[in-house]
Parts: sequence; structure tokens; C-alpha cells
Amino acid sequence: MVRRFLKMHGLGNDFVVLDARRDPLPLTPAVARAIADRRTGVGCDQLVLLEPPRHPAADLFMRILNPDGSESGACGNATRCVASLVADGSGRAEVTVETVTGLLRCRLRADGSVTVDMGPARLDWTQIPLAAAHDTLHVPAGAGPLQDACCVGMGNPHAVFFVDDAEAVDLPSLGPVLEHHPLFPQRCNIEVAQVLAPDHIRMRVWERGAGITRACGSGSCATLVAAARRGLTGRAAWIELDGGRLWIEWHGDGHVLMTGPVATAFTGELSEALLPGSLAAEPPLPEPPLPETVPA
Ligand SMILES: N[C@H](CCC[C@H](N)C(=O)O)C(=O)O
Repeated sequence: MVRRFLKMHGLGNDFVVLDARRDPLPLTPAVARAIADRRTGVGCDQLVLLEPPRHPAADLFMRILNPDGSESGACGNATRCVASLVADGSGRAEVTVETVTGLLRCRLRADGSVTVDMGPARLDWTQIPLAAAHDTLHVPAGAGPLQDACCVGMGNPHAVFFVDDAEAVDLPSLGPVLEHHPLFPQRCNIEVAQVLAPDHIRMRVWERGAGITRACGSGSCATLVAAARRGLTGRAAWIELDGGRLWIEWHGDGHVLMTGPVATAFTGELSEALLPGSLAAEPPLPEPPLPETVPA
């Protein structure tokens, strides 16, 4: 069986998108790793699987896998891409994407960019999660010059470190150490942020399960929330990433809105060698819990 895919990206954070809404695809971590391999597979920062919705208010269910095979509860850049894909197919401007961590309401804008309500910023240590009780505004997780993290959950964990010069940080060395810090039982995405103005932050990211990427949507949301909580910016700002900029707003109801571009690079077909069943037998991903309630 041939399996088509779409290669999409948000500011260079790139994805292989597989549409399993009609033909189920029992994805396994091994298959995700094979497809994400930039030499022997298609190559991507995340594998994005579209499935039928479980919640009546959703248009589809989106699963997100990192190149190491781990699953994430959020991917802001991929959410924009998927919303754009579904809207193109339906001619609608409003799309609701369901993930394991909740419903994400998306709006297509006239210029082709997408605004996603990424849901509420989670600020309690149990919602990051951390391995022990801490004030998430100042978490004692550190490595080298990066100390005093501000942690924010966006459906996935983030630790934001404010620095004077983001370009000077040795992120390839410090990123993996911090990703696996004992205070992060589910590992963590690591952001280094340099505040340039009350509405402008330069941010570089080491992503959990992926390494350095050109952009991180959920990380940009976490960075803005952390900066506002620390009194370093207002509640809305441009986040300047390696791949471009995202506009982030932290609203009074706690929800974080992210606006940015989407792009499709190409389409293709996966060879049998990359499909489930052809790789070391592994149990498919665990079925996500059914939604209890629509998040506030
Ligand atoms: N590596 C992340 C998932 C991708 C997030 C990022 N690509 C985004 O745009 O939010 C994690 O394991 O939580």
C-alpha cells in the first residue's frame, strides 16, 4: 500500500504530515524515527498524524511525534499547518484541531497566516510537570551559564532562560543537558530568550526529542508568558526565531494566541520500507484518553 505524505513547515520547523483519517496508520515510535531520519527517511522535526476526531466539536485529531519517536502534546507550528490544510479542503476559515491535551481553535487569515488559540498557559509545577514542588517563575534547573528557569506548560513542557545575548549561548551543548535535567520527569523543551523591547524577544530553542529547530510555536508561547510573568515585556510580543517571527498574545483568560505563516514544500509517497510492519515489531502508540470536557 502506498502512503502519501505532505512536507510542510512553519518558519522552517518542518513536518511530515500523514492523513490517516480514512486509512488508519498504526504508527509506532520506530516508524516515526524511520520517517524522520534525514538520511534514510523523508526527514522532519516532527511527524504529524491526522486521525478522525474523538471530540464532537473537533474537525480532526492530531498526533505529534518527535524524531526520537517520543509523542508530544503540542506543536504550535504544526497546528497552523494542519489548520491550513483542513481549511483549504473545506473552504472554511475556522478549524478546531483536537490533541491529547485539548481542543485548539484556529482561524485562517486573509494573508494565508493562521492564528491558533493554543489554550491556557499552565503555570503550576504539576502541570509542567516538575519532579518536585517549585514556584515555576524561578525553577532551580540549570547548566553552565543557564540558571533560574521560568517554566510554562503549553500542553508540553518548556523551560525559558533569559540571557543578555542569545547568540552567545552554546545551545548544542547545554540543550541536551537541560532537556534531561532531573527536575523534568518528562524531559523539557529549552528556550533561551533575549528581550530586545517590551514587544520583541529573540529566542533560540532546543526541542525535546528533536534538538535545535528553526522555530517552535509552543516554545514561543511559553517564552512570551515567561517574559510577561517576569515583568520583562507586555502580554503581546514578536518572537524572533531562527526561521522568522511569530506574534504571541497572552490574554486575560489565560489563553495564549499564536499567529504565523504556514508553507507546503512538497508531496510524496512513502516506500513500503518506511511503513508499519516493515520495521522491528513494536506495539503501536497507546490510544490517547477520550476527552472528558472541552477545555475552558
Ligand atoms: N519537541 C516538542 C514538540 C514540537 C513543538 C514545536 N515544534 C512547536 O512548534 O510547538 C515536544 O516534545 O514537546
